[in-house]
Amino acid sequence: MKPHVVVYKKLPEHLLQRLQAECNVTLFDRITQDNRADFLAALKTAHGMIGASLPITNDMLEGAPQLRIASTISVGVDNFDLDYFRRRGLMLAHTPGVLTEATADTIFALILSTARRVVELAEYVKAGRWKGSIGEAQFGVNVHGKTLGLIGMGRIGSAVARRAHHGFGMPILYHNRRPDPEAERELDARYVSQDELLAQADFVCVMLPLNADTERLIGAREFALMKRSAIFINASRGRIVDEAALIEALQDKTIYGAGLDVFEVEPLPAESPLLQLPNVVALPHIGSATHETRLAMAELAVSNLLAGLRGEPVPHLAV
Ligand SMILES: NC(=O)C1=CN([C@@H]2O[C@H](COP(=O)(O)OP(=O)(O)OC[C@H]3O[C@@H](n4cnc5c(N)ncnc54)[C@H](OP(=O)(O)O)[C@@H]3O)[C@@H](O)[C@H]2O)C=CC1
Ligand SMILES: O=CC(=O)O
Repeated sequence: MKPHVVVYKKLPEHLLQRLQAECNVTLFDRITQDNRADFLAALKTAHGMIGASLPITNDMLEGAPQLRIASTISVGVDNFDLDYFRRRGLMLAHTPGVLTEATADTIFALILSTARRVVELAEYVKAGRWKGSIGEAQFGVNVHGKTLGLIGMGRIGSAVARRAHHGFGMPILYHNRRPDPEAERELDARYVSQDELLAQADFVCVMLPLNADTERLIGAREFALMKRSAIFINASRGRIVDEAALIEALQDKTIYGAGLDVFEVEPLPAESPLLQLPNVVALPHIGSATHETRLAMAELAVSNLLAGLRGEPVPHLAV
């Protein structure tokens, strides 16, 4: 008998066909209040599930007694309780690597656009406010030659560091739980404590997974340690930062600016003070959002799922 798979995010047609060739598929383009009960009902007989952008609670999974594998179309696995997966002996697959370069591009776009005020000044032109030659009121700050501090020098952090080192002549400081000798050789990166990084970097970029150790890692104390000229970049997860403390640091000019792809609550509520601050560039969680990369992620997630259901080695297991 074919295994039953629940798809909870729209997949390209050819990938759906790949799944349907081996599985009975229940398809949801996305989960809303209107179809949530149908989604939970489908999980009751599911052997596999594939999707993204939806917190999958243990309660939901308790209602899926036959489940063997969940395949998320993301590298981050913070929508799942990993301990629960381990306890139940379930597999959790994810999509590292294929999104590294696109996400590093997005982070570099945040670095450049925040430092050079690209979004704010493009709006100034569109609003017809460019009436004469620009002056200091429109100046930004240099990116080339400035020090980049990476908290989280993993796949994506290293790809950002490569752009900074080879393309922009930026000295690199980094902090992980363990030093990374290869990054030090390849990028002349220097391993420092988190506090030293916060105090010395011109750009502080957080590229960590969200988990119990990293939740609210960056708060008022950490912003106070940064230079007043520092630009803070976060494209990992919003909950790694105390957002109220970030807003205060930006309003009080404790730091110069912030480039953000992720937020405590997404979509970012329209009343967020972040939207009122000219020194903030806010993006709608687009780190990996290119046609090519999203396709590669979906292909990898389908391969992970099918391997798990066939009992073959799964290319990328988080648990
Ligand atoms: N905005 C977006 O669209 C995207 C966001 N992301 C987010 O980015 C995250 C990182 O992805 P990726 O680079 O592939 O992951 P990696 O696992 O390759 O990198 C994570 C790095 O963080 C370090 N790290 C982990 N825990 C800690 C800690 N407590 N303190 C200090 N360093 C720590 C790890 O090093 P060590 O183990 O030595 O500590 C590792 O170098 C994802 O988990 C996801 O949440 C990813 C893609 C797109
Ligand atoms: O946020 C995106 C991811 O892949 O994780």
